[in-house]
Amino acid sequence: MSMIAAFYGGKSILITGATGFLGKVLMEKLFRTSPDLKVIYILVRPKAGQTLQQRVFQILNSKLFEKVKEVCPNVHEKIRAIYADLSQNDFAISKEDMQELLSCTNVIFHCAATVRFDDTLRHAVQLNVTATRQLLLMASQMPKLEAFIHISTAYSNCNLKHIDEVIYPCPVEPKKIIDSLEWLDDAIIEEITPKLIRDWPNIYTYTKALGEMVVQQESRNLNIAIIRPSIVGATWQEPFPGWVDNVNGPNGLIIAAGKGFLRALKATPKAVADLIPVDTVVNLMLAVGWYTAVHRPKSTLVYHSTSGNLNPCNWHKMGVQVLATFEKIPFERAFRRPYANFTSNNFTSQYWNAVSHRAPAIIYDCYLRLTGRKPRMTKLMNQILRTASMLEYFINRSWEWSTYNTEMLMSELSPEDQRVFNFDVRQLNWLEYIENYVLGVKKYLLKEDMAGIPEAKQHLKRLRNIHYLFNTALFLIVWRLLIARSQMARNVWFFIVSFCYKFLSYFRASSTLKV
Ligand SMILES: CCCCCCCCCCCCCCCCCC(=O)SCCNC(=O)CCNC(=O)[C@H](O)C(C)(C)COP(=O)(O)OP(=O)(O)OC[C@H]1O[C@@H](n2cnc3c(N)ncnc32)[C@H](O)[C@@H]1OP(=O)(O)O
Ligand SMILES: NC(=O)C1=CN([C@@H]2O[C@H](COP(=O)(O)OP(=O)(O)OC[C@H]3O[C@@H](n4cnc5c(N)ncnc54)[C@H](OP(=O)(O)O)[C@@H]3O)[C@@H](O)[C@H]2O)C=CC1
Repeated sequence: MSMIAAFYGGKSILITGATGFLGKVLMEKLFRTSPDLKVIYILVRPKAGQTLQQRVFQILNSKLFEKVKEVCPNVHEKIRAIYADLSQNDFAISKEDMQELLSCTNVIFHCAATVRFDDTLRHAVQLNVTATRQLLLMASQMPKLEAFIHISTAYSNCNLKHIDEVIYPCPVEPKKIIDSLEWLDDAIIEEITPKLIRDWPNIYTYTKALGEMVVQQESRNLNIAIIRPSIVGATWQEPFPGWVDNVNGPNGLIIAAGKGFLRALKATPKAVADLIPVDTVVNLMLAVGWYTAVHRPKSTLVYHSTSGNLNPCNWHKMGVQVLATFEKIPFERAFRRPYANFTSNNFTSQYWNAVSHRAPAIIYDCYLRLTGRKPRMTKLMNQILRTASMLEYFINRSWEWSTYNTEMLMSELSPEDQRVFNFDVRQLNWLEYIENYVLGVKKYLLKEDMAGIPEAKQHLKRLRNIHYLFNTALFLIVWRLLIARSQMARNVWFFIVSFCYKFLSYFRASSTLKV
């Protein structure tokens, strides 16, 4: 019997960010391994015209939850969606709901965050710092609370090269920032943001670092742990391989590459691609929840959920495998044949952007205009290049994350728990994982049917022929122009033509002799 699964039995669990990528996988695993849990409270806001109930219904009826419905048929009754907006005071939770949460919650998983790199400082602080403080305050009023698990990111200290499982102080006190944002206007905030975030690459990582400091300062007597995942990728094994549901991180770039939009990337091929499957992160979260509640460590422990030091893979290897998968399982209606040119050189990267990205987009838009349609490729290309440039920081550097606490926890688990809640990334086969990942992007994000693969392959062949034809035509045009203008080019041209002529004459003469 799994001790971890048994621990969550009969428990009331509060999850923030349950509608997000990590949150959904967390809920799925909880329901599947501990179907006798009492209730999962999720803090949800209405979104995109959907009510809370509609959002929950959609999640529970998705493919991700198919297995859960077999193990826990009354899953609908065990999930309680509570209206909440984490960017508001008291999260805008009703009095009754708040009372229920305060009196019943046993374990909290705090996943909600804004993960956009370009969010405003005000909004990012509100969500990643103030909301964390607010939740900790709530937690301190929960008599039955056994553990509070805060999800941060391995990049919260990406201004350092070697990162230990400790909370690092930030140059400015979170409280000072929260207070000053209350009276500063947006224009001033925008002006001081670069000075505040210093050597952090974006507002997201900076505010996640502030969030950790808040956890340390406001922990009171709570049993708290922090988990820092690196780049969270598709599921490795559970509930099935390759599940993804948004275009964040690598997903958007995989789509852009598979569709032939993005053919070069400013990336350091030898840099470590620190991807971690989402189910591995979730298994660690559940194990940490159990350990924190049962063993009650004296201080707040930080756990790194990273792959780089235990089972490293670099961007070159990843790129090669992604491309190999595109060959086997191509995406439909590609714009150009997929290709991945990784370069860390600024000049080469600019060159590829001009030649391989912007020029084809402009040519295609001209074609759309000429055929009476609305041009759209340049806009899309600009968006993809913007996204790629925002991720550049993370694909041109390597970090070392120590994993003592994570490894310690692994050794504390029973063999059964090590199997059911496996977070040992050393067992991950990258080639297999990446293939399933790309397949998952095709199936679950692009919603493409496997039956379309032969047609997609035909389309790629046509694109290859167009590519050859285009290059030959371009070569001939350039050459013709050169001949018209340069005596040297004319000499070379006549030399090649006469050489070919002599070669052909010799070949014909020798074959006549043989006859
Ligand atoms: C062979 C090649 C191999 C490739 C290898 C892969 C390399 C991977 C490198 C990955 C490095 C990742 C590093 C991340 C590290 C930090 C980890 C964390 O903690 S961070 C935690 C993780 N956090 C993150 O990863 C956040 C990073 N992302 C961001 O912050 C923002 O997306 C942005 C600022 C980059 C762009 O903002 P903006 O320009 O405003 O664009 P919006 O976002 O608003 O999207 C607008 C619309 O376009 C849609 N769409 C977008 N892309 C694609 C696509 N490719 N396709 C289709 N659609 C796409 C999108 O759905 C939306 O539609 P709708 O909803 O309107 O209908
Ligand atoms: N994905 C990654 O690569 C990594 C993620 N992390 C961390 O993991 C955690 C989860 O990330 P992930 O699942 O990928 O992110 P998602 O963007 O998929 O999910 C974010 C969640 O936060 C919720 N949320 C955002 N704003 C509010 C709000 N105002 N009120 C209520 N809920 C809100 C979202 O709700 P809604 O659906 O309504 O928008 C959603 O459920 C985050 O803390 C992130 O920092 C760490 C490292 C890497």
